Amino acid sequence: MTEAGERPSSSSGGATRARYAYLGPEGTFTQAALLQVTGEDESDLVPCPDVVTALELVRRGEADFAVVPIENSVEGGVNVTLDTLSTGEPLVIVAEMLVPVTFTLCARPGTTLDQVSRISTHPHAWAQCRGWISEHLDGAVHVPATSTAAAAALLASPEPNPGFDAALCSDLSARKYGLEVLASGVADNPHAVTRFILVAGPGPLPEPTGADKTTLMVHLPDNEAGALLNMLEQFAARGVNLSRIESRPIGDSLGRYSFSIDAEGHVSEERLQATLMGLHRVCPTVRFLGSYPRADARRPYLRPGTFDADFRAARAWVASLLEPSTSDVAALEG
Ligand SMILES: O=C(O)C(=O)Cc1ccccc1
Repeated sequence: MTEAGERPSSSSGGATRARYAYLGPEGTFTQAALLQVTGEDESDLVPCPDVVTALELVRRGEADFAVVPIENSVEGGVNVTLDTLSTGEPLVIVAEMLVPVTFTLCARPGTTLDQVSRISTHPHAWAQCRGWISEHLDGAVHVPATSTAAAAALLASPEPNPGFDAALCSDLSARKYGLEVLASGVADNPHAVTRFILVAGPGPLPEPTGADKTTLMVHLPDNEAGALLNMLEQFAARGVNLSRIESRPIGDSLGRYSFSIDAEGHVSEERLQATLMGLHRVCPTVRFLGSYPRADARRPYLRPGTFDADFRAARAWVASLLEPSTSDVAALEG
């Protein structure tokens, strides 16, 4: 681990090892994302049955990090991740990882394609294969699983009636669980990418790289015309571009929504700080969910007047107005 490795890690058998909870079991796309973080390093990998369990292990201090999916290029946000981060004890995102995702349709050895009418997989995987299914297995029904690998593992288990005939999972899972491949490279969009996040408890933030994202969750004031516009103006006025914005129901009554937002930039940068102060003034709730390097390392375009130096110069000018020197009349003009 790099930056995030400066956070607490577990001790096991004398060696210091970080504990990573992830959406399991072994063979999930989430595990592939996790391996981008740990590489060959010695770490304790803790497969969890669902996203909430993985995040709660970090909240309880039983894991140092969790890796969970947050966004898919086809299906959009992963609601359970957005909602679990938005409420409860604070957690922060310290890294993001991108994994290209295509699927393998696999079954118990001896099964043929025409015997498949019930397919188990994660709902996001099903959504990414709907077109392929209707073309090749029209009428096949979806049996939801907590993950692609969970479907594969159940199919490979001695369970006489798993309740489905085939699983859509990673190629790795199909091989790992000894299933027969009926079709590979299954995906309606061959360029689909899923974004995963590395989540930790409150602690030091990753250093800014110049190509960072900041994730926030905000509530708008109730019954206020233009409240959404007012919130968005906080970003626009400081030249902060958004790479994702989604509304999620708050849950306590109809018509109340929170906004989950990824903004380009790091909280250590002036334009992000000014934006956060603006949000704090106009929104009843603002939850900071982390500043971390972009996986694609793409630097934002900064329009003139929104560089750190511009904010500092502006602040110095205002300060000078409070203590004007009689010989410096020009300072009054900015
Ligand atoms: O189920 C998995 O393997 C996951 O990691 C979650 C997921 C499901 C579908 C697409 C990307 C990630």
